[in-house]
Amino acid sequence: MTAAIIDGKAFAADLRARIGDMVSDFRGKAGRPPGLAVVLVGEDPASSVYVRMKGKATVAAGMESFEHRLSADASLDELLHLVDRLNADTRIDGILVQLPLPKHLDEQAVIRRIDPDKDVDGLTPVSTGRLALGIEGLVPCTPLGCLMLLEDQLGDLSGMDAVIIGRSILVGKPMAQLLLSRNCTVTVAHSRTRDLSSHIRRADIVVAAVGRPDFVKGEWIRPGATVIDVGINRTEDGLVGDVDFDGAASVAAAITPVPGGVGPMTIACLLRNTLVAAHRNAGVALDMDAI
Ligand SMILES: Nc1nc2c(c(=O)[nH]1)N[C@@H](CN(C=O)c1ccc(C(=O)N[C@@H](CCC(=O)O)C(=O)O)cc1)CN2
Repeated sequence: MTAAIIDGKAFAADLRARIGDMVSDFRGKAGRPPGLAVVLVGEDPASSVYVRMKGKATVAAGMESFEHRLSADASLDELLHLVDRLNADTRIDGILVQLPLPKHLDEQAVIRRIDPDKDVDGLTPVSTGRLALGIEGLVPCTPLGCLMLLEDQLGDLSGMDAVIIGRSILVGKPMAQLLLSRNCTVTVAHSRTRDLSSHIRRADIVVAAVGRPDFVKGEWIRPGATVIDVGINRTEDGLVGDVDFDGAASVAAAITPVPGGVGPMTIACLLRNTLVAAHRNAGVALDMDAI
């Protein structure tokens, strides 16, 4: 069997076009564009690329982009002050602090400072709590993008066995909540999991978010499974995911490629969250089914 390739790039382009139309409508009603502020601390090359991509996508969607760069040795106080200013700025609907932060900065302290109404990354305790309780709110962008691709591919996910490899706050944990909300039976595997391959062999859905190139072997995948590869690893051979793509594609029913799979969905979902936050912050009604 040769797997269908899930084209995240095309899906994201379609979503971004729909968001662009809804931004025009919002501007007409609110008299201003939605605004997104992205904060980058330091000069990590990959983070700089992502921040640039986010700025370009924000402007292309008709939103206002605010970019703030702090030096790698910025203090926690300096960063918290900046977040306070962005929280108070009425032109800004969404605040995103690019992760990872330099080691000396307490990531959780920074995330906790973001106004939950502007938490387009879905990482504050309020957003996390809403997701766990099944209350509508802002959901982390990468897992939301993965869920959209899965539902587009498989329809109703009820009763399916899902294995997520990785338990980060950005992907693994929120992904587990989202799949639970769709009535999947969810296993979250991590670095201490014993006999990982036996868990993966049972899965209808595999979400790999480990950050290690070609970590998930093709022979671990159950025939007919759907594989979502969240990994973006820069190697001598270029960008590769966490899954041995050729091996997995020979048994799976469908698989996301790297690049062109989950990555583009992360940015499209960031625009989606910013649009949702802008409607809420401006008191303008939004048809959630349209996005
Ligand atoms: N505050 C946050 N930090 C980080 C997040 C996040 O959601 N919020 N996610 C990742 C990185 N990320 C966005 O920040 C991101 C990763 C990858 C892509 C993407 O489009 N990738 C392309 C390849 C692009 C390339 O050449 O590098 C693809 O996979 O096709 C977008 C966003 C960590 N930090």
